[in-house]
Formats: sequence, C-alpha cells, structure tokens
Amino acid sequence: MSRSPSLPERPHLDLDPDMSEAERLSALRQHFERMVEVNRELDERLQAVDEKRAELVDEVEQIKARNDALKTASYYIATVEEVTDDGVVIKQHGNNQEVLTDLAPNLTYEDLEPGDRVAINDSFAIQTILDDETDARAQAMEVVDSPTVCYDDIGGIDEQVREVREAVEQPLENPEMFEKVGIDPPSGVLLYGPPGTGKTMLAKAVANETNASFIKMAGSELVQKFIGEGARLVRDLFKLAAEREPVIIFIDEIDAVASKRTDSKTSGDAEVQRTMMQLLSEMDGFDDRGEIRIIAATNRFDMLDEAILRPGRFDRLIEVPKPDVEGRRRILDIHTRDMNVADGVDFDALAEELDDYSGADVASLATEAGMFAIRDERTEVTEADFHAAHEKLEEVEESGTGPISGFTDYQY
Ligand SMILES: Nc1ncnc2c1ncn2[C@@H]1O[C@H](COP(=O)(O)OP(=O)(O)OP(=O)(O)O)[C@@H](O)[C@H]1O
Repeated sequence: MSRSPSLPERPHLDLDPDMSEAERLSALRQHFERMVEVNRELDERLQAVDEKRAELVDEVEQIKARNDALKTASYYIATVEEVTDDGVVIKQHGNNQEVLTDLAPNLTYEDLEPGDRVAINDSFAIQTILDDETDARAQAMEVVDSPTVCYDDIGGIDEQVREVREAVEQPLENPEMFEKVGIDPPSGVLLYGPPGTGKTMLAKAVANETNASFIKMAGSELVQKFIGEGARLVRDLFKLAAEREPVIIFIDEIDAVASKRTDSKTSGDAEVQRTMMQLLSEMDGFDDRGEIRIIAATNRFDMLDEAILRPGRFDRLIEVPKPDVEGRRRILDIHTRDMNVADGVDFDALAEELDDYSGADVASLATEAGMFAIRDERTEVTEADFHAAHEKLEEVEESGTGPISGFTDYQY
C-alpha cells in the first residue's frame, strides 16, 4: 500500500515588534494567503480520501454479495477418484459421470484423498471437502434398539394410543389377521397436533411394546443444502430400516419436506421436492417391506402437501390434542410418581389451573417444582413449590421466552 504524502506544512506567522504598520499588514496578508492555500490543499486531500473510501465501501459490498451468492448457491456432490498432476478425477453422485477438474483457490491438493466426498459447483470445480458421510447419517438419524417408553407413561391421550396400536401394532403382531380379513394395513400413520403432546413418546412406546427398533429422523435434517443429499438420506433411512426389522421409522416435522408446493422456484425448494419424491417412492414400494412401520408427526397439518396423504402413503391420520383436565391430572401423576411429594398436595385443583398446558408443559412444571424444593434445601416437594413453578412458567410465557408451548397458537 502506498504511503500518503505528508501533510502541508503549517504556515508560520513572524511579526517583528519593530515592523511598521504597512509591513505588518503585508506580513499578515501573506500569512492569510498561505493559510488559504494550505486549506485548499487539505480540502483536495480530504476529497481524495473520501473518494477512496467510497471505492472501498463499494468493493466490500461487492465481495459481500459474492460471498452471499456463494453461500446460497447449490453444489453437487461427488467422490474423489484420483488426485493426479493434471487435476483431480471425480465421479459425480447421481449420474456417475467422471470428470477431471480443479480446486477452488482456498483448497490445495494435499487436502484431498481418493474417496473423499466433495461439493462441486456448476463448472465441476471442487468447492468444499465434506465431512465423513457417516456423520451426516448420524446427525440426521437417531437409532434406539429398544426404547424404554411404555403406554403407561403416556397420559390423557388414551384414544390416540388405542388408534396407534391398532394401526401399527396389529399389523406387526398379527399380519395374518389382515390377510384373512382381506384388507391392507395402513401404510403410514400421521400424528398431528400441537408441540409437546406426546407424539414422539407414542411412536417410541409402540416400538417398545412390539420389540421393534426405533429410528427417528427429523424432517428438518432432511433439508440439506447439497443437491441429492436429502433424497440419499431418505434412501439410507429405508435401507437401515430394512437391516433392522422389525422397526418403527419415525419422521418428525414431516412438514419440512412435505409442505404444499410454493410458487417460488429456488434451488432449495427443488431440493425439498426431490427429497419428498424420494420419500413417496420409498413408501410406494412398501408393500413387501415386511416388518417396517412408519409414523410421521407434524405440528403444521395445514401446511402438508396432499400427495403424502393419499392411500398407500400416510393414510391413517391421528390427531393428538393437548390434554383436557383429566388428562393433565393423569400426566401430573405420571411425572410426579418418582418424586418425593409431600402428603396432601391437591393435584386435582392444580390440573384445573393448568389450562391449555401440553404434556411437555406439565412435565416441565413438575421438574420446576422439584427445583424450588432443591433451592430451598428440602427433599420434599410441597404444594407451594408446584404453585411457585406454575407462576414462574406463566411469567416466562408472558415474557415470550418460555418453554411453554401451550399458549401459542399453533395451526394444525
Ligand atoms: N401425553 C403425555 N403424557 C406424559 N408425558 C408427556 C405427554 N406429552 C408430552 N409429555 C412429556 O413431554 C415430553 C415431550 O413430548 P414429545 O416429544 O412426545 O412431544 P411431541 O408431541 O413429539 O412434541 P414435538 O411436536 O415438539 O416433537 C415427553 O418426553 C414427556 O416428558
């Protein structure tokens, strides 16, 4: 960078006491002219600096825009086959096309090894080296060999438990009944309702009671930023399920991949569509899959694309609402049964007060009451602790930061 020239010298005024009036006046005039000259020079300098600054701001804006474009651009996935002196040979996923390509400037050949998964742009240049593929799988899926939740742990939704058992447990345990009667068991069960009402618990409990493994995949994890990744994860999910039969696949937040089509045509939307199509095609080829049952859940039933609700797909819809007062009473029982609760706590009255609470809200209330006792260095939880917990949760809710899902208006 060039150094800026030094500032003009500050004019110096030398007035001799012996000077005549005329000499003094002339000296002052000269001084004034020099001052005006310096001022002009400084003005010019300032203007030049301003112009430079504007240029730099422009450049920063352009770089930011390029950076944003790079961040949002979709990449393709490929595997490195060979690193040669002439470039890198990669094989693109999906079409298996082999290409000799180069690296983005921030990467070096030493970073790459055959077998690495990489993201490439439209002109095949390698942009990023991706984490190990198993990481993406592990992040997206939770596999539980034998969940411990049982039907008894779920309160206030007995009717829903019965329906899920009928739709999921029966076909796993008595497939011949369906054959004899001559009907197909429901393909997929969709649980819908507000957050924290026990949908995940219900899916886990069925897996437990039928001695099935439980594989959970979050819809939001399926929305990947790389083209083809979501669809691949769906394929992986069903492949993994086939290795683990009997198994319950649970897809939470299904709305993330199965929302009504929007008009927008961004590459992200296209990727979500591809993921959903893969899911549908896996479900359509489901008949002979044996002991795999699939349950999905959503808080946004209104957003779902009808394509996923057609017969042979998620064709059994079960609404899981917030509990009524009796349900809340039962959930209070469940979540306090291992707690050291003082005699005489009026849970009936408490259940009345917890209007609009979800199961998850009731569970946090019980924990919070226990925390009040601990803060007070007591080992017994009293009625006052439950009321303090209730007040605290209400306050948190009012401040809008709270965990209480119960008071938010969810559309479903
Ligand atoms: N009906 C219920 N009976 C007992 N406990 C419940 C019930 N509903 C929720 N809970 C408690 O809340 C926790 C969260 O519930 P769960 O994850 O099953 O809700 P969900 O409906 O799947 O929520 P989300 O839609 O947010 O995923 C459970 O681990 C449990 O402690």
